[in-house]
Amino acid sequence: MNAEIKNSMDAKHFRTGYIAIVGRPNVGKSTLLNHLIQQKISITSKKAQTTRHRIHGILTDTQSQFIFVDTPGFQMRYRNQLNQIMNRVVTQSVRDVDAILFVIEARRFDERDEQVLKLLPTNIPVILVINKVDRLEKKHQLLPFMENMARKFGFAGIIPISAATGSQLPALLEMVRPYLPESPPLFDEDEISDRSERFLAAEMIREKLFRLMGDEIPYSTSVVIDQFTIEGHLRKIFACILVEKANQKAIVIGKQGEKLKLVATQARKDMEKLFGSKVYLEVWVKVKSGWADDVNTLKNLGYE
Ligand SMILES: Nc1nc2c(ncn2[C@@H]2O[C@H](COP(=O)(O)OP(=O)(O)OP(=O)(O)O)[C@@H](O)[C@H]2O)c(=O)[nH]1
Repeated sequence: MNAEIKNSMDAKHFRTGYIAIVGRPNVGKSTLLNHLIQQKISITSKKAQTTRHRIHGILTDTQSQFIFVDTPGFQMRYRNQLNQIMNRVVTQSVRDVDAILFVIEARRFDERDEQVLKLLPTNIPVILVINKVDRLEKKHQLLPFMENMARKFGFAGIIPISAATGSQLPALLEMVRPYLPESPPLFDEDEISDRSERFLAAEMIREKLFRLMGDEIPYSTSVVIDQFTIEGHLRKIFACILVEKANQKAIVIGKQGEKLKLVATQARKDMEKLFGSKVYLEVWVKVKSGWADDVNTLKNLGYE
């Protein structure tokens, strides 16, 4: 921890708290978290619903430590056991936080946003984050939209931002800061995530599946890390992609193994950047029929 932060940590008024980022799929929650903590931790993709786990991103400055909880979007499309568990994670993650960032898209508030809004507690400050304002052609349309939103809920604050460009993010942090309780930091400054490297490695592979596969495939896959060892500056990782059907296995592997090779190579490069070391990665594909409906398998995979 650097001296400046250490000094102000000793000061009385340091603040530390948990902040949940909620919102329907695709509003930009992961992009926001990544930009705030300046490091690729949460995964982003053009496809909706790529975030399945709670991920903590941590930002420490001279006065405060912001511990972010990224939550999965609400699943509307595939109503199986997995989706119910994901929705429970959302509800749980907003319960124990000091502030909530409710993310929506500029000038777009649909029934899915409404559904998320209904689940928000009234005893925790909720800041309405209107994202993607960089896309707005007519900026003057923003004000009536904000006024309209203010009538829907007792927001602690409303702020238009662009998670992609980073516009207004410092102002957003200033809006959140007063809601964090006075407390010394809970994590070391260098700790950008409380998730294990093992988990992050699986997320990197999952992100590549979302990026490189056709529409339906990623929703029926899961990634398990069979083995993760650190030998000096080398991380050796053996991972397994679980699919539901044999034909999906063939799609994931691709012609002469090309698709899988691409997934593995890109994931390995991301891991090397994130872990700051060389990575040896082997990825296998296995058929595990009906995994998305099997509660025991889900528990084994780490979904509570
Ligand atoms: N133009 C623009 N695009 C953005 C902005 N923020 C996010 N996006 C894009 O919106 C898409 C979804 O972003 P994500 O961060 O993956 O969204 P999410 O809310 O985490 O999505 P789920 O994981 O599905 O819940 C991506 O293609 C982003 O690049 C923004 O400020 N401006």
